[in-house]
Amino acid sequence: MKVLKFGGSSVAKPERIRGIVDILKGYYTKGEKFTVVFSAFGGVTDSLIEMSTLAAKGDEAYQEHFEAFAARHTQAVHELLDGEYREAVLPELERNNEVLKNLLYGVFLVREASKRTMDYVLSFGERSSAFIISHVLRQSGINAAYLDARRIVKTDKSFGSARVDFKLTYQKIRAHYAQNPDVQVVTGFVASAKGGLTTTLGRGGSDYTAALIAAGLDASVIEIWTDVDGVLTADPRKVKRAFTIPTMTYAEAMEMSHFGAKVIYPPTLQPALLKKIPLYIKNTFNPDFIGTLISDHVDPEATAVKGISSISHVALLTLSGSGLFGVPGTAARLFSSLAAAGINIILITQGSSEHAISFAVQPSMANKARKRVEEAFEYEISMKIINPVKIEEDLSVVAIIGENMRYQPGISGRLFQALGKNGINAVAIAQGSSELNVSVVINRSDEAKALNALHESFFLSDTKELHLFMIGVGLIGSTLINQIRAQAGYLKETRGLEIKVVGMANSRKMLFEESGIDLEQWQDSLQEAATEMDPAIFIGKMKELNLSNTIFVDNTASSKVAAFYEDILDSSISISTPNKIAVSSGFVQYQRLKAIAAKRGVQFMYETNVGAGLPVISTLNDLIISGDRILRIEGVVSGSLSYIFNNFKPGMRFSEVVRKAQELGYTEPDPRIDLNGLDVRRKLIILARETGLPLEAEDVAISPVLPESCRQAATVESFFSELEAADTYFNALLQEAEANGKVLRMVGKLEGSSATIGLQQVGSDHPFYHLSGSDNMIVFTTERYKERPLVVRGPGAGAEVTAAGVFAEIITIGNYLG
Ligand SMILES: NC(=O)C1=CN([C@@H]2O[C@H](COP(=O)(O)OP(=O)(O)OC[C@H]3O[C@@H](n4cnc5c(N)ncnc54)[C@H](O)[C@@H]3O)[C@@H](O)[C@H]2O)C=CC1
Ligand SMILES: N[C@@H](CC=O)C(=O)O
Ligand code: NA
Repeated sequence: MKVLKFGGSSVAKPERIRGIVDILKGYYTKGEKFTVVFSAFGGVTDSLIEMSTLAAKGDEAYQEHFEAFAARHTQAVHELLDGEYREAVLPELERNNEVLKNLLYGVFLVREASKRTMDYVLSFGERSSAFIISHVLRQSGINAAYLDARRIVKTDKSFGSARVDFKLTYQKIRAHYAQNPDVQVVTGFVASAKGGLTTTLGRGGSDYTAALIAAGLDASVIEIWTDVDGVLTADPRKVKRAFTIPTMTYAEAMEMSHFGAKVIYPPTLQPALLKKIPLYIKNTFNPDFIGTLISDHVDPEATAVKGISSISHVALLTLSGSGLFGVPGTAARLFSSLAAAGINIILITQGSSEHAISFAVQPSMANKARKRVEEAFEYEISMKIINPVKIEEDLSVVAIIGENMRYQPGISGRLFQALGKNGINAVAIAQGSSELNVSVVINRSDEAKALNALHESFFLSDTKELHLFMIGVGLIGSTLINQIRAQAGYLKETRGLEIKVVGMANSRKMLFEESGIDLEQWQDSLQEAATEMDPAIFIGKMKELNLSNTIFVDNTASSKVAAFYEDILDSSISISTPNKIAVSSGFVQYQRLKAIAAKRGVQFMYETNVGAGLPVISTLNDLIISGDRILRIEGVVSGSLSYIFNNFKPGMRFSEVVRKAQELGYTEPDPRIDLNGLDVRRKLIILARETGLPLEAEDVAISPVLPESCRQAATVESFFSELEAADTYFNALLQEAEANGKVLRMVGKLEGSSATIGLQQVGSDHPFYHLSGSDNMIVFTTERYKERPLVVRGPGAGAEVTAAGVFAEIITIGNYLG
């Protein structure tokens, strides 16, 4: 015998009921023996409560609710039943409605709806639904009979949530089913006490009815039909990538439901669980899907963590002080004071120093709990050996749940790593020694991020979503977007990595799309975006969205954006940027950014600041951490200046070559930054600082390349006119070098604490002589690389190589976050 139960959402509309008939016909034609329990039509129980509450208040509006109730059921009959079946049901329904109407009128007259009356009122929901559906089944050819559960489920008179008399109930169930071979269509939730008084079974009542029948009949299986695909790994409203848990144990299901997985309410399934009757959770809207099987079988192959759950809102109270240490009975006093006040405790922690006990309660209970505890410890508090109770509000509990966590090391390590890397602070931690559940109290604003980070870490470790917030979509930014788009398929397939650009901005507009901006048409979307760009709002929004694996990318050359790095890193968000401003400004700021990143455990990456995509900073850091000593760094570190002097040949106009370098995307947004040596200076500063030298801009000696007139130009265009006027000057420089058999190179040099930048003539014996294109060449002379220095060479500017460098950092950060 199978026991099926369909919840309110499964019978909310006539077409859904037809779907159920199909499911049941399937069983019936296969000759399976089953009985089926129904809840009231979706929303009906609430409306019955509403109408009786109104009536009890003397509000005549209850009548409208009643009329709607009656009409809804009558209409269902008209839609679902014809001919003799309709004829059989309508009069019975009308009689019932008449009784309900009189009952409500009575409530209205006496202005009172006692629990006892309420149970009777509520019974009309299940009695109407099961009665109608039993006839729909008969009409479809199933030999079905309506069974009012008041005939078989016997309880005491605790109205509202009555206690079952199991012995009598099982007797009645067995006797009834022995006499009635038809498919019994049973009202869930309702029962009766001695004298035939109607009672109800409380929360999860229809599940309870199904469990009682299953236990009474020693059923082979229970199927709970609902509106989701079984029990999911996490709440799908908060974790989009949640999926169905195929099998779980009763204990796991209990834990999940305790944490609010609304699918089942296992405490009410206890009678069936005692008899170890396996249970399926199935979806009425997706009946072919297998759903979740709950049994007592622990699958040793199953994942350690089965599900992730949360209680969205709790308050944490802490009792602390030296007066707790080594005093037996303290915990007993604490918790009995709460018990006496009827306060339920959600979670408890006490460290072995016994200095403090923290416990979580529902926020609405926090003040009452504090009062009661302070009363209980009044003496100790007055003696100042115990502190007044501390309340922390706006917290959530997230928990990982699974039988296979037991004895398996590394699970909590993973839990805290996932939280830590996403900047989520653990306020309190609890793990029962059953190891079935590890609970962490966190800030409420981090709940969704924590659930997603944990879900990814435990269930999707081979797939990962990165959430990018990108300011600056000019040359480098747009190239980066193209690269991400082109590589998306490969990354997903081979690395399980999905990069979503959630926020995007240029200097005018900003755009946000939590599910990821469509990178096929980001230009149009950004252009059409309604929001004016404001970096503070952009960053505020990024923090507010609080997504797991958030990465900030700054592709501007703006100091306004760089000014937010501190705040961003402090919010536990990693940064990748080609913008050199932040790290090459004051040394103190450089140090502070590094320190905050280290404190928050996030990445701050800027490899593209020197030599674009070339591994310059990472090479330098590798040398340093492996114990080498840097003696000298010398290099051509400007891609644009390299290009310009590599291509500037006799007969050419210097200004034309500069324009070409700009067109090729080698120069800074303002090319004067390159030509006046500032860009090279930034790079030298950064390299020096990486070696530990607190170099400031004024410590760098620049021999200017540009004549004074060019340096003074107010705008980029006026600069170009001045540059044209200086063409002859540059020709003279070139000719002089040629005459010496040499070429011109802009060289930066760092030696000891001296840093210099200047245009040099280099001969064919010099490594810089043979550079071409936008090549950079950085020569590290170190203790270990003394005779033959270590050289990094290659294109040191340009959109593709720079964007690729940023792209690689994004993936590095992604790997770190996982
Ligand atoms: N071009 C190259 O080869 C290399 C460039 N870089 C660096 O890459 C960065 C970007 O360079 P490009 O793409 O060539 O510049 P670009 O001028 O083409 O693009 C800059 C972008 O930043 C936006 N922007 C500027 N100020 C802003 C603000 N306050 N708020 C919001 N958005 C703002 C602009 O609207 C534009 O979308 C610069 O910091 C540059 O130094 C680094 C290495 C190599
Ligand atoms: N403008 C820069 C770009 C790379 O940092 C350069 O010319 O090197
Ligand atoms: Na680099």
